[in-house]
Amino acid sequence: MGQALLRLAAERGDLSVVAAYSRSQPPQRVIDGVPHFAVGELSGAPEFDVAIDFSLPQGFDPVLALCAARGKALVSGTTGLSSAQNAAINDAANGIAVVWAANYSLGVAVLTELVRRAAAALPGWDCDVVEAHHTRKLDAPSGTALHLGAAAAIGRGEEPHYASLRAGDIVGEHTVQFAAAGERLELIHRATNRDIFARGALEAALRVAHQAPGRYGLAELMFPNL
Ligand SMILES: NC(=O)C1=CN([C@@H]2O[C@H](COP(=O)(O)OP(=O)(O)OC[C@H]3O[C@@H](n4cnc5c(N)ncnc54)[C@H](OP(=O)(O)O)[C@@H]3O)[C@@H](O)[C@H]2O)C=CC1
Ligand SMILES: O=C(O)C1=N[C@H](C(=O)O)C[C@H](O)C1
Repeated sequence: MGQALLRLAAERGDLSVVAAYSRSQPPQRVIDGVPHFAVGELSGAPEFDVAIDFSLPQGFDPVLALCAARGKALVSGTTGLSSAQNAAINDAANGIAVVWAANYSLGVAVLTELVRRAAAALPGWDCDVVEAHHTRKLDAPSGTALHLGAAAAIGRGEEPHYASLRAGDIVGEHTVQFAAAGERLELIHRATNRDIFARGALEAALRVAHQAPGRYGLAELMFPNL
C-alpha cells in the first residue's frame, strides 16, 4: 500500500509527499524521490499536514504518537489493531483529526450500508461473512470482514460467523451471506486492484488535513450521499 500511495500521489498536483516511513533496515535514504525514515528516526521527519498510515499493528503506535505530538491529522488503514490501539485513536482524536477505515473503497462503503439494511430486514436469518485475500495477509478475519460483521450486528443483534481464505494474489473479496429455509441472499464486493484503497486514502487525507480535532468516519467524510 505504501508503494501504491507514493505512485498515485506522484500523479497528482494537489498534494506532495514529504517523507516515507517503514522498518526497512538499513534505512533507505530515499524511496521514489521521497526522504525515507526508518524505525527510530520518525521524530526527525519534516513538517507535514497529514500522515497516511498503512503499516502493521506493530508499526502503528509511533505514527499516531507523532501526529498527536505535532497536532497533525492522521489517515490510517492499518487493520488488526488491538482494542488498546483503537482506544488510543479515540484519545488522540481529542486533539487531532483522525480517520481510520478498514476499507477505503467506495464499493465497500455502499456494501456496508446494504448489509446493515439487509440484516435489519432479515431478523432470524443466518449470517456469514466470508473473506478471501492474498497469502501475505497476516490478520484474519480481515478488517473489512469485521467491519461488515459489525454492520450486520446492528440489524440482527449479534455478530455473524466469519470464514477466511488465503490464496494466491487475491486483492480482497468479501461476501456477506444471509440464509433462511429455502432462500439465500449474497452481497459481494470484489477488489481487483489495490489502487482503489490508495485513491480513497489520498482523498480522505485531502479532506481531513485541516479539519478540527475528532474521529471522522469514512462515509461521512467521503460519501455523504450514502
Ligand atoms: N483500509 C484499507 O483500505 C486497506 C488496508 N490494508 C491494510 O494495510 C496494512 C498494510 O498492508 P500492506 O501494504 O499489504 O502490507 P505490507 O506488509 O506490504 O506493508 C506494511 C508496511 O508497514 C511497514 N512496517 C511494518 N512493521 C513496521 C514497524 N514496526 N515500524 C515501521 N514500519 C513498519 C513495512 O515496512 P517495510 O516496507 O520496511 O517492511 C511496510 O512498509 C495491513 O494492515 C492491511 O490490512 C491494506 C489494503 C487496504
Ligand atoms: O491486507 C489487505 O490486502 C487488505 N486489508 C484490508 C482488510 O483487512 O480488510 C482491506 C482490503 O480487504 C485489503
